Amino acid sequence: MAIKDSPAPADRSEPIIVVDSVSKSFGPVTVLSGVSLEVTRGSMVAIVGRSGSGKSTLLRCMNALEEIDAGTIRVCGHNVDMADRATVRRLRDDVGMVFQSYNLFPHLTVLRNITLALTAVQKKSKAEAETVARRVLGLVGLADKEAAYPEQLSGGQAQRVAIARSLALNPKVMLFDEVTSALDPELTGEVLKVMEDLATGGMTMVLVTHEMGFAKRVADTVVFMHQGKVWEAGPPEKIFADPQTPELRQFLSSGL
Ligand SMILES: Nc1ncnc2c1ncn2[C@@H]1O[C@H](COP(=O)(O)OP(=O)(O)OP(=O)(O)O)[C@@H](O)[C@H]1O
Repeated sequence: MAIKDSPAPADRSEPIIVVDSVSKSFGPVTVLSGVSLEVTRGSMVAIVGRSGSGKSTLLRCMNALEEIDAGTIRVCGHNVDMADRATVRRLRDDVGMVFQSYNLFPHLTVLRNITLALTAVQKKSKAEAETVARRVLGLVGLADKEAAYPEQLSGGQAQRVAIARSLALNPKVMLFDEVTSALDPELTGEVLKVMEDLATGGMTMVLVTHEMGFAKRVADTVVFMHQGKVWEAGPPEKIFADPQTPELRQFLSSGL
């Protein structure tokens, strides 16, 4: 399957992520077992499933944060291989990842948290980096917080800064690992709104989430994982309205 690295002209039917027959164990515990899925350019894929079903591990494998034991993963044209440092560097340029914990530097302002990678890694000038940082802060609705320190932010604001920091590096794909799980319900909505705006803007996104309402409303494809396998996958209207397996039916009825 041919995967072009160039995003233009965008072909929404073209897979930008191809996971093929991936398996992974931690010691004697098999966590992923023959997982295959494709993510087309500009689409949002939501990975759902019970705790321990392998969702986060799969996402981490896509970003070379975990080694796979078998199968292949191609992301933005790169063969993901943790041992190949040059490829991992190129992968990091193309893929942004946001975690449940915001990982902001407490001693740096919001603006500086965002400009740091731009100046240190991308070698942009301070002025250039600040222009980019202000643009992405605007995108997440935090233009007025550039001088604040992380401790002065709510959890929702801190997570939006983390998303902005990732966006500043101009990724082709964004991976979100349970980014709202640590937030109070009233702060969850503002982060989901930012993610919805990104999806509407055409960003390719894969998210592990427990926010079923969001997955149902916004995702193009929902992947239900069970015991390390892709148990069912399809458009949300099919997954939520017409589950094919007792496992998915039970998961949906458990209120998760
Ligand atoms: N580094 C590790 N070492 C050993 N076992 C691990 C490691 N990371 C994950 N696991 C195990 O792999 C299994 C799958 O974990 P994973 O975090 O991928 O599940 P998940 O579906 O994302 O769950 P949750 O919704 O609770 O985050 C779990 O049994 C977990 O304990």
